[in-house]
Amino acid sequence: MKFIPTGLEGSYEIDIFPIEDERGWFVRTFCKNEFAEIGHSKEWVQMNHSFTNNAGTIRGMHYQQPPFSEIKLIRCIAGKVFDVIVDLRRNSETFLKWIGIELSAENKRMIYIPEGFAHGFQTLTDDCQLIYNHSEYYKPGVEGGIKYDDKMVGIKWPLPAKNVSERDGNHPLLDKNFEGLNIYNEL
Ligand SMILES: Cc1cn([C@H]2C[C@H](O)[C@@H](COP(=O)(O)OP(=O)(O)O[C@H]3O[C@@H](C)C(=O)[C@@H](O)[C@H]3O)O2)c(=O)[nH]c1=O
Repeated sequence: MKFIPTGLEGSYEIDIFPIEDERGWFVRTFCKNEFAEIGHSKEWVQMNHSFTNNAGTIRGMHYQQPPFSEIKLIRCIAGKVFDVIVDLRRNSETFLKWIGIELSAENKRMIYIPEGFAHGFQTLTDDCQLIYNHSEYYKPGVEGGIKYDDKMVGIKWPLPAKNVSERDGNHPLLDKNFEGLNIYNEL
């Protein structure tokens, strides 16, 4: 496994290396010891799986409010997506900065998203499936969202936006009073 820092502190692209033989391949997708190298110590308490029909669809940008913030580890197992994270951590040097990476069944790349980030993606092909590991339980009442086209963030999506859910289309726009998420339990 190779952990590549994305430029937003604490987040990583992770490359995994399948071992091939005549039957196909085998690959490790998580190892407690290897993830300890990037400081990961939390337990995964939920795993989720999503399927998206059409290219261009955007899901996001989602997070859970502290103290229910979560770490996510995400992998694409069918199709190809443009995966985006936005740093919402108060006092972070990269506050409101975003990065996007391609995750696909072909490249097998994963993304590791620490607490305090919003996450979303746009499908680049039809029939995309993502697998998620979460370090926190799903709590509908503490969900937060930012709009995929929020100008204060300025995400450049590769395709015209399609099939945005009603909830995602109604996330409030950020304004200059948005202070970010207090992940570090400052006084
Ligand atoms: C996220 C989630 C949703 N649900 C339910 C709520 C709803 O009825 C249905 C679909 O939920 P959503 O519309 O929120 O699905 P979706 O928009 O795909 O939500 C996902 O988006 C991406 C970007 C993420 O980062 C994920 O963590 C998750 O928030 O599934 C759960 O039961 N458990 C969960 O963990």
